[in-house]
Amino acid sequence: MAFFSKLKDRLFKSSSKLEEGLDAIIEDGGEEVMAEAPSPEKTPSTPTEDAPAATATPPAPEPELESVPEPAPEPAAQEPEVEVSTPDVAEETPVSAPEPASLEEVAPASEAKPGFLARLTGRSSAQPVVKRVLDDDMLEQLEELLIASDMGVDTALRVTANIAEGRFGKRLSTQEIKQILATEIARVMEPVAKPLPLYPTTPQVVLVVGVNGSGKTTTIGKLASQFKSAGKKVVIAAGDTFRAAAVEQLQVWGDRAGVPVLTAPEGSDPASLAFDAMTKAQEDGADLLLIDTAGRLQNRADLMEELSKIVRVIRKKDETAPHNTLLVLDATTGQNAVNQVETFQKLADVSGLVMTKLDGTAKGGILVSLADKFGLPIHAIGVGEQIDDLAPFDPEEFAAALTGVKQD
Ligand SMILES: Nc1nc2c(ncn2[C@@H]2O[C@H](COP(=O)(O)OP(=O)(O)OP(=O)(O)O)[C@@H](O)[C@H]2O)c(=O)[nH]1
Repeated sequence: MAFFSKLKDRLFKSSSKLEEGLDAIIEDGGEEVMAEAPSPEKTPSTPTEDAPAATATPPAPEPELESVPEPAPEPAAQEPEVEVSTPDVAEETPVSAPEPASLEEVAPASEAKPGFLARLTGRSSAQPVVKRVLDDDMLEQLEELLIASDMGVDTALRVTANIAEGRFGKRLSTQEIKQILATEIARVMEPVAKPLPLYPTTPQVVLVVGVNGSGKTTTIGKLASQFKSAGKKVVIAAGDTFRAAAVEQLQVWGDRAGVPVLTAPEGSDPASLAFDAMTKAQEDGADLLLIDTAGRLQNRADLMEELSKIVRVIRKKDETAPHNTLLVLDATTGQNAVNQVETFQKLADVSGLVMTKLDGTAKGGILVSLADKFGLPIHAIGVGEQIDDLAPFDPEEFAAALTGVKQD
């Protein structure tokens, strides 16, 4: 998948931090052993851990639809959209956590003695590989590294405990520890990787919340554009009426995506704008209404009142709305994102997360921490400022990119 290389490039800071840390841990206390150059590591690890890579090569490009959050196709008339509604998604998603390819299969093979031919000819194809015994010291260093990568203490402890299980006392190379870590991370994240569910109800109302600067406006613009390209009719409400700049920015995104943006004078009541937007979306037969909101956390009581007023008002038009409340989080804030989730869960009925700015941050581990701690669906991740820099969250790609596992 083309997105993997982009993600990997852009997660460079996170992966290089983890990668360098893992290299240092193995070097520290490891010793060189001879390993046959080409063969063993590839073969046994292929079935599970190289799986995404396998799919990466053969199929033709299909990037556009990749980045669209599960658009309902449109074969027949009205009904087919139901197939992406939450319950179905939820039932289909219980992806059984991938059984980690046991390291035991990998380790002994890569320590193979020189082959018969090599011994006969005196030419060895073996290459030295540094390996280190997985002991308490190494586990402690791993914990520290994961905590430093913003994975949070609890998650770091859990992940290292899983790594140790069945492997304690075994000798591991950097490649092996990276693969094991990637598998463990993907396992934590698998249950929360869910695209934004689409419901048969129209307009589907998506309330977008988050602190100022987290990337709400940009995310709304990207979502609007992607849904529009998938044939959906979208309306945007610029509900942060306190910031003229936010409204202008949303208008730019709306123009770019060809989606109408409803605005109101600066300082006016966001709930009244939301009501008007709901009316327009219903009149226009829109599929989706995306509502931007203010993100001022300085006065939580005000913000809470503002958000609940928006909800009260749109429920006059549709008592099941909002159908999704997306919390947009900025990855560069690291562990602070944990507090933001806790706060916004009190302010609004958060139904899913979008993590932005995963490009260029060394704090990518925060997403693992959030998945482990809250179990809220992660619908999408942002890896840049362009319209197509929002992609559905893929745990295996993310884990591989984060740990620096080579996928070819
Ligand atoms: N590198 C990068 N920048 C992003 C991403 N998402 C958003 N941004 C940038 O982050 C900045 C803030 O994004 P906004 O979308 O304005 O954030 P907001 O939450 O709407 O902020 P307010 O309008 O202040 O409430 C902008 O400069 C965006 O271009 C991303 O995934 N990667």
